[in-house]
Amino acid sequence: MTIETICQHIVPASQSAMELAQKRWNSIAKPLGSLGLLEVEIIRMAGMFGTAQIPVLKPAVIAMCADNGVVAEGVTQTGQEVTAIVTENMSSRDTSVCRMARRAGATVFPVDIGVAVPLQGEHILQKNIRRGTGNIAIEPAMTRQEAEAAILVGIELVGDLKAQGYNLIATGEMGIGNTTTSAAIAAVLLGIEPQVVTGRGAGLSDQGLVRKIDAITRAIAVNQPDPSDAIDVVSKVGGLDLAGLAGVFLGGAYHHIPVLVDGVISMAAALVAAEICPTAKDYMVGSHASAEPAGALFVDALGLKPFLFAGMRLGEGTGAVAVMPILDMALAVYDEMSTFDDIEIEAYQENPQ
Ligand SMILES: Cc1cc2ncn([C@H]3O[C@H](COP(=O)(O)O)[C@@H](O)[C@H]3O)c2cc1C
Ligand SMILES: O=C(O)c1cccnc1
Repeated sequence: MTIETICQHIVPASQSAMELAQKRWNSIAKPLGSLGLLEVEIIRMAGMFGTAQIPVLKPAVIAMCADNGVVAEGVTQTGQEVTAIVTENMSSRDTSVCRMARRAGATVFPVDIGVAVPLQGEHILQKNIRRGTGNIAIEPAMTRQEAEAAILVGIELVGDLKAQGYNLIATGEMGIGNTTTSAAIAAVLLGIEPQVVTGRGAGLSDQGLVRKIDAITRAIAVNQPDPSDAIDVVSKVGGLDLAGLAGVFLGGAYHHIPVLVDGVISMAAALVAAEICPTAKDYMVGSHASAEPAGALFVDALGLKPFLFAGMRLGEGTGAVAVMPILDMALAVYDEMSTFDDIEIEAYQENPQ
């Protein structure tokens, strides 16, 4: 399948399932609408699944791992080798997201989509497209074909996980330098100056921040990405981690599976997916706001409603995993709670404000 045919088959979330889910919430013996965003997102998930009978959640984290050539510009606090180390640690289940996912009952799938060195690890999905991208400050990150291949990897992975019974996907990543590529995507797709969208990522000195903004400014000048063509943008100033995650968002929409958006890197990928196929937004669920400056801008552009404003800026999918227990608790009420009829309370005749 091509990206184009996948997109042609993406349909909006089911309106009738959402109406039934709204009715279900309204019948529960509690003040109307009192679980706020928890109700809103469960209704949206009913629309995604196409049924108000939401299945028991079987959550997975897809962590797209890749190296970014722009690290050569001194835009990160740690070296490129950290990408490989943390990706292998994801396989041995010893990273922040793995620890959190275990508590949330989610399985982490680390994917080598573009790490610079070959990796060992029984849980790593070997999907390497190229061993690290080009340095965007002087050349394109990758070819258009490579970006398309990465997007297709993401789409196919969602299909594989669906076949294994997974029905909720969190978008994670590991890639030193990927807050630089994410800020570049924000600058191009949102049409905002690099200095406004660029933050310190995993940590950066004042001088480092100046270098990062300069690298992004040069990346845009050298590569001239076309803002009306998101695949062009992600191939020129993005990365394989971002392209792979964009595919995960498209795959979720295609397969009717909700995809939890994480922080600024995941949001950059979500925006790429939304530019390729606007209906894919119907299948995105926000998690946290991210402390990076581009975070709030992406949230607005995507129309996300984050649950958490917690100053998080870790990546790996940690914010997305952090809302899984919230969704699970919302479902406990939605599925199991008595109704006004059950306990013989008369529902309000008028909306009591
Ligand atoms: C040890 C370590 C573990 C991480 N886990 C996630 N990130 C996060 O930081 C990276 C992006 O920040 P920047 O653009 O500044 O490199 C990504 O890998 C992201 O997932 C990490 C970063 C480090 C150093
Ligand atoms: O917002 C994020 O997800 C983020 C910020 C900094 C570093 N890694 C991830």
